Amino acid sequence: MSNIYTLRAFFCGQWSSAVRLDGKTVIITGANTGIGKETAHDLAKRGARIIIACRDMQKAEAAQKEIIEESGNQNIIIRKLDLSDTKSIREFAEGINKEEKQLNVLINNAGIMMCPYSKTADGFEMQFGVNHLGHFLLTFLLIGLLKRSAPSRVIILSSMAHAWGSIQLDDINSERRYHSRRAYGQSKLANILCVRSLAKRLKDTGVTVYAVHPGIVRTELKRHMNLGLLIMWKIVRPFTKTAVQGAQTSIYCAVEPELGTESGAYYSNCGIGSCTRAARDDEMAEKLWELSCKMLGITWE
Ligand SMILES: NC(=O)C1=CN([C@@H]2O[C@H](COP(=O)(O)OP(=O)(O)OC[C@H]3O[C@@H](n4cnc5c(N)ncnc54)[C@H](OP(=O)(O)O)[C@@H]3O)[C@@H](O)[C@H]2O)C=CC1
Ligand SMILES: CC1=C(/C=C/C(C)=C/C=C/C(C)=C/C=O)C(C)(C)CCC1
Repeated sequence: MSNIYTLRAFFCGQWSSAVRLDGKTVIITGANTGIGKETAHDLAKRGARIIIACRDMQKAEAAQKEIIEESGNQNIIIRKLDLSDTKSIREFAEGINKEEKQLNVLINNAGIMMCPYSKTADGFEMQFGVNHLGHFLLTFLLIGLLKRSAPSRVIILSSMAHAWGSIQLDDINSERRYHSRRAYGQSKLANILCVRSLAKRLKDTGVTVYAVHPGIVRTELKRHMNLGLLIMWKIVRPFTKTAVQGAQTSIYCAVEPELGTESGAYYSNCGIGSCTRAARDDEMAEKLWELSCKMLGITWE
């Protein structure tokens, strides 16, 4: 079944729109490279104030310089954010809440795939910790600002790889058994379930939420891929997307006016995408929400 979703992901969509974002503020996590950098680049050309949230300030500076030079937009800010450490997430959000008057688009883009087993500073399995829990906490800490800036949007990068895993409520940190591809799948499934729960909670607030599969994209993400998948990657490489193509669905969800009233769905190729049944399981979405709050020690009804 999961291969059907994999194959769908190869059909490439292109999107173009002249929508401007002058006077709007956008935060993009992991925007120093890959899909995030191309998303930042495009939104910068539309006039937005862009906050690049990265763990490596040297890489962030290089991306900032490149985006300013190529877009002509001077309003490109860099801020330190390490999603594998809740202290860093809290410090980042505190700075944003203090300095920024508004936040119109939050793009939870940063991600890590199929790394060897490791844990975040707070003891969470790395892929679940960074890809889901880190962004969950970040969104929680910025939700007040997003609501005050409504209409505003939250975009969460998921993947067709959500079909590779399931939510292991009794071993969420893969302590008993770790399989790097399944753990990545679990984190990306968590991203879609989180979008569904978040959309419900944000109903009538003017904050809308979108899950995105960007396509199979030639970026640094594959750095930890095992040999088997790397061979597959070589075979399918001619059909993969460039980072610019991979950024299109994130850009579409950030700016398309028609999406302003839609919330909670999964997008790919600049339109509604197909996700697995597990990704539409609202009962599991609620259980995951509760568990995420408990793990992070937060109360978010
Ligand atoms: N490429 C693909 O085929 C697909 C990608 N996606 C998703 O798209 C998103 C972007 O991926 P892509 O551009 O391909 O990947 P890249 O590896 O090129 O970029 C990932 C970004 O995330 C950052 N990052 C990783 N860990 C952390 C952390 N602990 N704190 C802060 N930032 C972190 C990286 O920082 P640094 O440079 O410092 O490592 C980098 O900026 C991810 O969420 C990924 O899961 C989904 C489907 C397919
Ligand atoms: C084409 C194809 C495959 C290759 C898939 C690849 C290479 C996926 C990469 C996904 C990424 C990078 C997801 C990120 O979130 C399979 C499943 C082996 C078998 C079915 C046909």
